Amino acid sequence: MKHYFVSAAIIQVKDEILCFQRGPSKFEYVSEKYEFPGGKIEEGETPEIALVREIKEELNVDIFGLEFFQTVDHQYPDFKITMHAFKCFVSNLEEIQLNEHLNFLQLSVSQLSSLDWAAADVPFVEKLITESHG
Ligand SMILES: Nc1nc2c([nH]c(=O)n2[C@@H]2O[C@H](COP(=O)(O)OP(=O)(O)OP(=O)(O)O)[C@@H](O)[C@H]2O)c(=O)[nH]1
Repeated sequence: MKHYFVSAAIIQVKDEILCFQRGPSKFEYVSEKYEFPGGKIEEGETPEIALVREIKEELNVDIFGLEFFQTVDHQYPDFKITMHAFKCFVSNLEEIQLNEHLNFLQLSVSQLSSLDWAAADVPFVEKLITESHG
């Protein structure tokens, strides 16, 4: 079974979070689900370097202020992922272009559970909600 190592960006805008909807996939359990943007870490890259590269490719913007948030291991029916999430900020919100995603929303933490998230992302959403109660 394939094992992907992935970095994902929890982009903060004031007190809100950017949530991105994936495009269609052959795997229905990730198809058109919400996620934190990012992608696979390539050989020789740190998770942070991979994330800056992926966000530039996917959204056409630079991220900064990366702060490690959490690592999740998740087993899907056809592959496994280890995903490192980082909180960060975006240089210029107005310049976001959706090169791969269908849609994005800027939501408060309390609104996050209204979306249909990829299963691997649920622990991130839960931790964000727990932290916001603290
Ligand atoms: N980027 C990202 N991928 C996620 C998340 N949650 C999640 O289950 N995944 C899964 O992790 C896998 C790798 O992500 P990806 O497809 O974005 O990576 P990539 O851009 O490098 O892919 P590529 O091979 O098409 O270039 C996908 O199967 C995706 O469904 C998430 O929050 N962000």
